[in-house]
Amino acid sequence: MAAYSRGKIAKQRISPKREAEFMCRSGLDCDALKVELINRRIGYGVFATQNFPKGSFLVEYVGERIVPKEAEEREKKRKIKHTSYMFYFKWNGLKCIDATNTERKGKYIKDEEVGSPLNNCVMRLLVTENYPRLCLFANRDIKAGEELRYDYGEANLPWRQIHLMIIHLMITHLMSTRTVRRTMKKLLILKQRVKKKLMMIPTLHPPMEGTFHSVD
Ligand SMILES: C[S@@+](CC[C@H](N)C(=O)[O-])C[C@H]1O[C@@H](n2cnc3c(N)ncnc32)[C@H](O)[C@@H]1O
Repeated sequence: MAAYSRGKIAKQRISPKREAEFMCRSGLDCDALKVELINRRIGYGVFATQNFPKGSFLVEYVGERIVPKEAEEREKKRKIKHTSYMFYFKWNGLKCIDATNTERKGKYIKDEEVGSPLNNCVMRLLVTENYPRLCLFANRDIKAGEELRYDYGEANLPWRQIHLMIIHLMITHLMSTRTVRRTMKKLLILKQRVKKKLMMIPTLHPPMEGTFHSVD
């Protein structure tokens, strides 16, 4: 946003909270966020097309506000089993936002555990005029081209287990190749030592002709 100050245009940033309220009321998503297909298994993800400084409002998780019982019923009837767009939160009791039937960008943002370098935003509950909204804010500077990822807040998500398995396999593989490498190195040193020792032993020539003395 720009404001006139002493005849010059000075940049005046509104607070992320006010920006969030403004964007939520407008019913629009930020143009600088792009929904892109990652692959058929993972589905879509959301990418920044401009830099976002830490604290910036990014997007609202838009959907139908329903009670948990209704959410449970819908989950049972859900046709696509591997993906859920239900987001549970606490506000005057447990509530849920079901984003299944919307094409707004918030629902396409993927999960990433807090502590991972790929985790770059955080979901916050924003209550304006007694109306709860779920909003994502940058928890560090985000560069253009980065994928947005926040912690869904659940520990046993299947893709996290896959990551753990891959890390485990990589460590085991690294360890085994390192052990093999170390053994090879040791064998090489041993071979060189043996060779050196062999060199020190006088060469055993066959007795030369004419110099042979029989002991008999
Ligand atoms: C709220 S949706 C996110 C958007 C989803 N990718 C899509 O195209 O609809 C949650 C689903 O995305 C996938 N997902 C989210 N985070 C993921 C991650 N870190 N790795 C792999 N798949 C993930 C899972 O299938 C999950 O059920």
